[in-house]
Amino acid sequence: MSVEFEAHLMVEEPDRLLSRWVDAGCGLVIVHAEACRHLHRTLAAVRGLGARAGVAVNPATPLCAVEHVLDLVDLLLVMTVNPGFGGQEYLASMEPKIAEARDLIARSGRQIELEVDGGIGRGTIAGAARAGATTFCAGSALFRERARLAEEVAELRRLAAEAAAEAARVMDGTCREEDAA
Ligand SMILES: O=C(CO)[C@@H](O)[C@H](O)COP(=O)(O)O
Repeated sequence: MSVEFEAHLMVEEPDRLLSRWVDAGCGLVIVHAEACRHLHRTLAAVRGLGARAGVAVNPATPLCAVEHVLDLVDLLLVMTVNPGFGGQEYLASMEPKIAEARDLIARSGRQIELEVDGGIGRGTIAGAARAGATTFCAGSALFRERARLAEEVAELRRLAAEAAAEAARVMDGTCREEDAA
């Protein structure tokens, strides 16, 4: 089995660091829309280094900040906390934005993963998955008890898959929204 390493660069002007992370073996490098002077150039630089490019948006950043660079994006990350540190509370108020990101991706017709990061755990992953997230970054929920890491990963995957299936049933009309949650 091979696992892709992803680097999420929560830094200002990440351009000077890109090659270091790609050389270190990261197949996907994520930069922040707010932190790049020329986001288009930075995403092109990531791809030029041979990696996949991701872009993250902080809670206060609207999706219009990335809609004109989607042709250079392999992954869109909607932050569900403000960057800074682990253990913060999941912002459920971001779920409409996750759904909006899902629509934006569908309208683009491109293969773009939709990730969420911040406060993801047993109590929150279903809401993010139902809104349309397909990739989940979890810190505290997984590392609180390292001995149970595999079990927790399996449970989070199960909850996300169940919520996504429910959302799909609502979409195709075989389940009512009020019965799904
Ligand atoms: O780096 C950040 C936020 O600054 C996130 O990646 C968190 O570290 C994720 O941790 P939890 O919110 O899951 O504890």
